[in-house]
Amino acid sequence: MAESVTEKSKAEVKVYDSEEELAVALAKYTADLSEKFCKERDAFTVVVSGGSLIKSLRKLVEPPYIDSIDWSKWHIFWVDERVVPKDHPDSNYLLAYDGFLSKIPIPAGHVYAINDALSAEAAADDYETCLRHLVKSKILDISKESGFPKFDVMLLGMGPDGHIASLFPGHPLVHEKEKWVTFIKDSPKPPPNRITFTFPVINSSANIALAIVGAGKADVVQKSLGDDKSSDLLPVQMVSPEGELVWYLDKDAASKL
Ligand SMILES: O=C(O)[C@H](O)[C@@H](O)[C@H](O)[C@H](O)COP(=O)(O)O
Repeated sequence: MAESVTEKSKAEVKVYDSEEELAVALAKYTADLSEKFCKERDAFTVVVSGGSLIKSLRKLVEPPYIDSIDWSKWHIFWVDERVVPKDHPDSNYLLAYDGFLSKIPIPAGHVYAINDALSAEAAADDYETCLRHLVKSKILDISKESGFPKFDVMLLGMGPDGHIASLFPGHPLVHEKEKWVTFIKDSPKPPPNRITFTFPVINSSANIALAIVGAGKADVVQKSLGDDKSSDLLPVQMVSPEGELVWYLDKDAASKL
């Protein structure tokens, strides 16, 4: 059970005693949204990040959810991906496959990995083209407000510098307003070459959960959720979806709030 729940502007902040309890709550959150969207639109479009988030999704592939979720209606996307082969240790696809996708009966055609044979520029364009096709086929919703694709849920981590996806503090990409998917070749977090969704897409989401664990994130969590608005906004502070935003924190990450 969340130790505390607070409202920060449109965001809800839930703090858990441990990562284990956070993982249990994150699984319920995701399963509840899956039931809602599968009922409403016969599909569930899920965006995941890389990093420790995938580990925190582990309760989804255990009972009761492994049996109760209609995995055939899921469509999985990556909010960012390293431009490396899909079998490379740095691949977010490989991370998700090993930790999650290999354990669920999701149709292979519903897992949208990047084309790893392309350059960063071409892979970003190719991924955007894939999203545009899915909007046309109505698998992927479109925001009437923004005109950008509207994913049902984004499950995101945050870096210790406040980056989300591959959108880093002070990097011009945080201001990209036109593209759905873009690329970076100087990522401060290795490896350097990545593709990433842009903020217009991220902020058109119906739901976003930020799953943040560990004392190493406490300073940025405090800066992001505290009242200090003195300096430039961090990318994580620019996350403001059309729908609901929930911060899932363990006690260590929330220790400076
Ligand atoms: O490709 C990536 O590197 C991730 O998508 C990245 O955005 C990640 O979510 C954060 O860096 C947090 O990672 P940790 O949770 O492992 O700190």
